[in-house]
Amino acid sequence: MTVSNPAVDAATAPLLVRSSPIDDPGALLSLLPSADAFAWVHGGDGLVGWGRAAEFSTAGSERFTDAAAWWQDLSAHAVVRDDIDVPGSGLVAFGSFTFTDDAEGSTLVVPEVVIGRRDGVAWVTVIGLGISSAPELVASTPSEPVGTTFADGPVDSVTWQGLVGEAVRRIEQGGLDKVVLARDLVASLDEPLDVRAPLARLAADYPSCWTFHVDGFFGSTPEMLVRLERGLVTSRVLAGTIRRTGDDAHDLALAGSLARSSKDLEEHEYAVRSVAEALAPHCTSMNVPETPFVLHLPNVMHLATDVTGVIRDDASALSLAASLHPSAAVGGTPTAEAVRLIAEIELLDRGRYAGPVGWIGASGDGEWGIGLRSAQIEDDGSVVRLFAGCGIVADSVPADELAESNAKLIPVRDALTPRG
Ligand SMILES: C=C(O[C@@H]1C=C(C(=O)O)C=C[C@H]1O)C(=O)O
Repeated sequence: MTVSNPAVDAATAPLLVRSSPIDDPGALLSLLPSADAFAWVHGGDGLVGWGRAAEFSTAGSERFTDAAAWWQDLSAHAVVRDDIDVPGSGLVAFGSFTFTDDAEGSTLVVPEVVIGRRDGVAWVTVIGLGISSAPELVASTPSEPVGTTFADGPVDSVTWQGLVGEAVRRIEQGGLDKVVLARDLVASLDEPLDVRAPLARLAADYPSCWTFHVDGFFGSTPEMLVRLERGLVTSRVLAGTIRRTGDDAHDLALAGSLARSSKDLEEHEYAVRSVAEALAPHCTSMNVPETPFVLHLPNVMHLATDVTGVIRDDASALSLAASLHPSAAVGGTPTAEAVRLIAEIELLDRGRYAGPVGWIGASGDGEWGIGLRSAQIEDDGSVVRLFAGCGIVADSVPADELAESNAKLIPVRDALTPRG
């Protein structure tokens, strides 16, 4: 199923796009209005947008190809005046894609206004069918979440540990090395969520992650599926996790044990290999470090590897994301067997969790993170579903995996908890 905005026929009614410099606007997220707000921020830089100048919704195995074709057509016809000329200025769309082929909800949205900041340069982009002037920027204070309570999703934590045990048995039987199993936690609020509140909290608490929001799907992901910037492709692969204890000296010792753990190194190796193999056909040269580093986040530490390459073809960031998804970090190894096992035993509708989320520009440059440490706002906004998953390998212990999934739920959980 594909639906594009009937108001925008790229050839007959091209989008008019104008990017101009602005004074530093302060915290990008504070500029967002309450409705139709989009975000992609990292360490204070990034993009926020609002309104809908054009959009494309899609589903199915061709969802990435369909979206890429729509985007190419729209950008080819757009009339762009860009006085900034950095990745993220000019015409951009925010997007989010489902994990599985059959789920509804994959989308690209071109906002009416985008505010960006990168390395000290700030700009506004105005997009529409006519020329409009740049809006006045007003910082607002979002409403804090009210009365949040958390409960297990349809699969409770005891049952989930049973599923982990079943995954270990399947791995022992042969046919696959690793499968990522996820679970959800349901937050109920007394009033519909103002998503700007958890976004601000996530961006403040996790500045090294990418804090995102697209159509009710939000979070703060540490994992960059693919960034394409002027011919250079980068992917940050994470796999192998340790929960932090809050005691820095102890955490440092744990980081050392993570870097030496053969279970985690093996799991990490699967994930790096799957990304390197998917990028190789598109690259002239690649750098795949042999040893991972330890990424320290407030809630967990991960083994991490930054894979880089020089692109040889005209692949866009979105088409690269399509070739990388689902990586071993969120599917497993081998991919096809792992995805089949997830569909068979996970009992979870992942929706857009663990799918690519990010933005794309007219040149094809863009950033697509993996939609982790994330949640989906449901109903009228007073129900929010939080997701977390763990890579299961032959020697995984169900109780440890449950504890790891709880640690991965902390960022969004804290962000939804009313401040005392
Ligand atoms: C699946 C998630 O995280 C992924 C799984 C990891 C692991 O199993 O060690 C680590 C980072 C992510 O690649 C999640 O956060 O939900």
